Amino acid sequence: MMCINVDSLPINEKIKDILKKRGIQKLNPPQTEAVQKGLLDDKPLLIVSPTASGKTLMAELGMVSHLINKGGKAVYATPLRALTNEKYVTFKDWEQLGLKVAMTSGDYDTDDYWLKDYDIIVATYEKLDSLWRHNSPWIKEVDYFVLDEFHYMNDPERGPVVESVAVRAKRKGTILALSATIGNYKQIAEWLKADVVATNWRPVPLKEGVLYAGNKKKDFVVMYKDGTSRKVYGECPIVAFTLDVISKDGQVLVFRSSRKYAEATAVKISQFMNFVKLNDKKLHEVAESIKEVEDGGSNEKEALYNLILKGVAYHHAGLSKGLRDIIENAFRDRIIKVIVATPTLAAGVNLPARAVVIGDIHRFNRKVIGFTEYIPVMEYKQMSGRAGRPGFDEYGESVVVVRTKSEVDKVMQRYLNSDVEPLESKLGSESAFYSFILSIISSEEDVTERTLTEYIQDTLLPKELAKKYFKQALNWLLDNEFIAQEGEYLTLTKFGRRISDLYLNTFTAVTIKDVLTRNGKGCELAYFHMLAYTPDGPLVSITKAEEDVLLDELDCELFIEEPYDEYELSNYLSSLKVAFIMRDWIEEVDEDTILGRYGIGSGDLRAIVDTMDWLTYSGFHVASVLGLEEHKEVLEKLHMRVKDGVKEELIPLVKVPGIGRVRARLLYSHGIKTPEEIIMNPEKVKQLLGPKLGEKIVREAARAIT
Ligand SMILES: Nc1ncnc2c1ncn2[C@@H]1O[C@H](COP(=O)(O)OP(=O)(O)OP(=O)(O)O)[C@@H](O)[C@H]1O
Ligand SMILES: [Mg+2]
Repeated sequence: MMCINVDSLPINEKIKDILKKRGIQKLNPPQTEAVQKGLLDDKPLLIVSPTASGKTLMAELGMVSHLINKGGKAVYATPLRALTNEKYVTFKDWEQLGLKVAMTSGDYDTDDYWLKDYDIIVATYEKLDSLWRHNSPWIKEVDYFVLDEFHYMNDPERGPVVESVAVRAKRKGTILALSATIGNYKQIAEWLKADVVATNWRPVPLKEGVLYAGNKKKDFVVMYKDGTSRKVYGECPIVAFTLDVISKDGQVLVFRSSRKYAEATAVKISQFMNFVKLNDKKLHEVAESIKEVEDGGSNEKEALYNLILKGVAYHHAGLSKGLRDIIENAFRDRIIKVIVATPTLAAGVNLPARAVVIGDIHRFNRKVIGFTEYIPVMEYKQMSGRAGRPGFDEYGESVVVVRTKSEVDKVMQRYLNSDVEPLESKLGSESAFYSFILSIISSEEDVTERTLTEYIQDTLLPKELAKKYFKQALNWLLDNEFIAQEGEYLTLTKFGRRISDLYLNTFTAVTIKDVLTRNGKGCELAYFHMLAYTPDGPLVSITKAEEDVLLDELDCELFIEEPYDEYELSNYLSSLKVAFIMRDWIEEVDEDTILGRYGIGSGDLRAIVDTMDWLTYSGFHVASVLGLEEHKEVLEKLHMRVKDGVKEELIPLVKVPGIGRVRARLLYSHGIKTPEEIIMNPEKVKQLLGPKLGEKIVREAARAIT
């Protein structure tokens, strides 16, 4: 295909300069096709092209031409916060055109009024949904929507909001949907009323293979899709293949289905890295920086320190962001040679390598404990697609590890020679469907039953299922006082408006309302347990041993009785574990003790605290909108303590930015108990926190009290 030179594009010269500064002289085939299909003329498009095939640049060209030619605003929606940050940094370039770029995430209970002056806004799908619900004046100006990683529509948890955003975005402006893996892209393009660019073109060709044990003890065979094969030698298949690639100056991403497996495989590989040429000086620097990370646990840092000295690291959501950033950057800088990760990495961060090893094609099913299932083809393609770094490797190589030769053909057939699954609606669950209805009533004007029916017909839900659900949903929302009927119009009640603004799942809201109205004041554990046990509550894994012990440790009455159902009971107990973690956290138990006591990672603790920060805040607002004063007070205090994990007396101090639970306790134990006292004792503060930090804290304290 003839590729268009950047110079001959019908775009503003400044845009061309920015592209050239990035080293982009001409468009690649999918980008060329997208331009030919109207990318620069505001045409709605669905792009289905492999990893690293330049979809982000298409989005930038689409957004920038729209803004220059038509004004308005553009939102770039991504499914993960990690991706939001990465895209935001890329889009900063366009400020040279006078466009203003912002990113927003997290806090849902705001209409982000400050965004009214921005032109390009990077946000998660949830955040965009929440902004529509807040009817902020500026959101109506948004008329260009990039829907990135659109295959997330198939994700059971995140899928509903992706679909719900797509249904509304295509009515409000031009959409540009991007993905590497959509099976039924013709049907999806029709549904989105968009033209489609579907291609397998990749900047770096990919060789897909299967890795299995040869006929001698230490030799292993890589069998490729095209029937060719090659041998590797070593301790086990993963070590043999990984060392082979590294010895040719490549880097390797190894995917394992669980954190434990990932950590174990990283240790195993590290034992064979001795005779690989490594940049020891740089590795030492990276290992030292791991030690300095504030939000990491000491066991994690210890383990990673030793691995990184050998050029190896593991990576999963249990690690804090600080640790993950260092590992990702050291890999991008080609200092670390191997990362052993769980599949979450494949979905998120842009981290290519010469070779990818897929260690497991089974994974544990989240719902039925102990039950394993095959990973979807889509997940296989997302992982294998990471192989081949543009600009470094002339080809990428991905291998699936199987035990025996007999499995080779099955894996070839199921993964290497198969298309990805079709995208299907995930709105068919009650909580997703009810939330969808609520978000329409919250964000659109003059909503009648007919309006709602039109929106529902416009989803990918099978029509008859949608009709069945619709009646039931309306009655449920009316009975539970989320909405009211005024003539033919459906409006939010005060309670419904609050729930919608808080972005709470409707069943979370009903649980909080029922429990708080039925009970008098309870103990802290009871509130934490109630919140954790809702659909929005944080999930934490729990062992059989823990399940038996947890209930014995219970020293106060919970609001919710133990359920009979086996599966429900394990959820109930996992929420009780979250409650214990939270109580330790606000009692100022030190972080390492918490990580050790509950067997969680620093990233897990961060995620639990962030979610419980939002849920205690939401619980406080539900209690106040229901006029439950007693519960309101308890939840307000809990909320103030959760963010930083402090006892009540430290609440005034942690209000000062830069003062967390450790520094607050240090100041307090030296008699400095409020921001005012910080300002009155600057010397003592500098002595306690060090001159530079002390100076900053005194300034922040002065700002905090004005
Ligand atoms: N025409 C081009 N010429 C050279 N390099 C390009 C071109 N277009 C994009 N790139 C570079 O190639 C890389 C592709 O990254 P990009 O994020 O666009 O991939 P993607 O298609 O979004 O992949 P994923 O499916 O992982 O999201 C980027 O570093 C980008 O700068
Ligand atoms: Mg992308």
